[in-house]
Amino acid sequence: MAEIVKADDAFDHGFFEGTSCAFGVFDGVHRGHRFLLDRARDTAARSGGRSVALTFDIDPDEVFHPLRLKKLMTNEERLSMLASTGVDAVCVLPFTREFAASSPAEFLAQTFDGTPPAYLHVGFDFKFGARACGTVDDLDAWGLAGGTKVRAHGLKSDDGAPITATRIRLLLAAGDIEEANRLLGRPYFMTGTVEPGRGEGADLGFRTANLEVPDQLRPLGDGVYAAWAEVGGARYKAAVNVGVAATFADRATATCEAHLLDFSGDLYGKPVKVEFLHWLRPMRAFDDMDELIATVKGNIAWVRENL
Ligand SMILES: Cc1cc2nc3c(=O)[nH]c(=O)nc-3n(C[C@H](O)[C@H](O)[C@H](O)COP(=O)(O)O)c2cc1C
Ligand SMILES: Nc1ncnc2c1ncn2[C@@H]1O[C@H](COP(=O)(O)OP(=O)(O)O)[C@@H](O)[C@H]1O
Repeated sequence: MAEIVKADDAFDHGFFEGTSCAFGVFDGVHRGHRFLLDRARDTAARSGGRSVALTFDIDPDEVFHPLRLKKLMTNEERLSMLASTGVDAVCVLPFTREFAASSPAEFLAQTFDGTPPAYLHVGFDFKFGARACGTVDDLDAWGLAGGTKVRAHGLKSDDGAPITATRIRLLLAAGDIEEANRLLGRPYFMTGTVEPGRGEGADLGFRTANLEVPDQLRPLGDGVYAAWAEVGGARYKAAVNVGVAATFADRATATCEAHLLDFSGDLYGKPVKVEFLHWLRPMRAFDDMDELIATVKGNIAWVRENL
């Protein structure tokens, strides 16, 4: 696991000496991101410096587009996943409105403060500084003047269309979990702490661990999915309802409900990670409780047999 270094007031910019940095927000840490990070690892290996994932503490969209935010993971998850990609360090820049308003030149001067890295890897469409007006051309000019080799990469693609977080979010919204997972290079997951629900699961014959995942962290479309649930270091097959249960929309608050197969016990207050693998059906409102029960039991049986 790489060290995670926060570029706060006490940060020594000498950290960047000889480094190969890959710069980005990296929401999702998808295959495109990993490709860029691997390029930084390549130049670090050749030049003898350290490889660094250079990123922000929050997603800039949290500041600029809070209403249409649909993040693939929390900031903590993003930083810890970046730390497990094989880079030597993750350097976390505090993102503030003030910092974002600085000109491209100020932005770079503040970020590196006199110690520019040996290599800086970005996507060819990378933008930075006030109103995102800094381009790769600006980076090239800055690199030439200060001794940084700037490498702008085409976005990774394996089917003609580049792998981007936006593309993955759209796939998730449509419930196309298999294709989203392929582009992510791992199963899409949601995390949360188990909250008490309405206590009806036991009566219906299937208990569900209820998570209240906020909208901004739920790009996955409403529906019923086959998943793996991880809790307390153990993994269970799970049948999962995403979205507020339509039948009980007036009283329910959970946005992700997981029935863990072959589990019994108390999960209240425990952190759960749900990895989604297959879409099973749309979520719907049932008039008849017996039909709801039979349908959910059918979904649970499918998960048991097919996962
Ligand atoms: C696999 C699965 C599928 C579900 N599908 C639906 C559904 O289509 N519509 C719905 O209203 N509720 C659905 N639910 C939610 C149940 O209605 C809910 O778990 C039940 O009301 C118990 O609620 P409680 O845990 O808050 O007591 C589903 C639950 C699971 C585990
Ligand atoms: N197989 C299981 N899957 C999910 N939760 C379970 C399971 N077995 C026991 N539980 C526990 O039961 C709780 C859900 O019970 P339930 O009757 O559905 O009530 P509620 O959803 O209102 O909390 C879970 O939060 C968990 O603590």
